[in-house]
Amino acid sequence: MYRRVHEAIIQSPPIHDFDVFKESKEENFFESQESIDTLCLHLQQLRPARDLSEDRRKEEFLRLLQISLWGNKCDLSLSGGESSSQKTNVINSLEGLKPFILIDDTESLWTLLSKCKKTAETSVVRVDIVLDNSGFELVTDLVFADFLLSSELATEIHFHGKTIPWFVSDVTVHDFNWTVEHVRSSNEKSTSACGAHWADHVRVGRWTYHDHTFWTLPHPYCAMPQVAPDLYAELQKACLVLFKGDLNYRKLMSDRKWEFTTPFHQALSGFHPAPLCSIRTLKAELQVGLQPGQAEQLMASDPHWLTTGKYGIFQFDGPV
Ligand SMILES: O=P(O)(O)OC[C@@]1(O)O[C@H](CO)[C@@H](O)[C@@H]1O
Repeated sequence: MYRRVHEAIIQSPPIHDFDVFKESKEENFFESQESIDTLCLHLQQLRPARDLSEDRRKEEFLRLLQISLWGNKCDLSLSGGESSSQKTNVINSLEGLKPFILIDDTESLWTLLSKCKKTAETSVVRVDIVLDNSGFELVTDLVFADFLLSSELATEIHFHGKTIPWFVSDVTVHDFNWTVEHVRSSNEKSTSACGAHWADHVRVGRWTYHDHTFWTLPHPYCAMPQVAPDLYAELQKACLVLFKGDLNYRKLMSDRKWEFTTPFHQALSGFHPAPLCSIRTLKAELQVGLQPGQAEQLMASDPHWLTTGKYGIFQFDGPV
């Protein structure tokens, strides 16, 4: 459907490069303004993050990861394009949301990144983030990406987005640049200071944005080495690849109806470009890597647990 919309638009000059979802993506950003300001203030208060104690650094790393997870609830394709912005203070909500994290491999991420820094052959520690939604979710990803640099857990962040408007709110290069620019030009001092840092990261190449047609093709990710070897080779350069959102999870799992207890590594069907982690709220009827009996328990207490976005996972695959 999204491809058909795109086809109709590109064949209709002079609106051939019009993004029909632009307005709703921007609305999601503006409606989340208060939460964005709160988040940016928090990030600013952490600077210089390299001076934080090890414990505090870890605490903030885990906190900002959780914010990025719950940011994935703000998805316009789930709400049929209706408003799905973030209006409450997400930082204060985190404790209450913890019981809804079904798989939490964040300790492995911390261990991996701490190790990468110590053992990197060059001084480069690269983290790739395969983005999902624009609006509030993208801001949570940028906040986390900024923290990775300022806390010196990583030295480069590579973002991956869509080449065409996709699943209503998915990030395109225009959305990425628009968001950095709007955060930078905010009237709120700490928000614009964050935006200035972000613009600088882009300018000097600490943040790089990539797009590739593979992300909007129907292939499961295990087909990437054959269909898009250049993209696979790019991901292989990372110390860690984060996949945001539900659709990425479906494609990682080849959209197959796996048993709920199937190991994540097995369901990736050979897709192992680098250590990777899915950060996703559940919106589609598939999930692997659960404990025996966990799915049955969830089903009994909440028959719609797989599709409402109420539950989330951090699911990691790779050596640590
Ligand atoms: O990837 P996201 O933004 O987290 O979710 C995308 C989504 O809303 O659209 C797909 C289409 O049904 C579903 O897998 C999922 O619910």
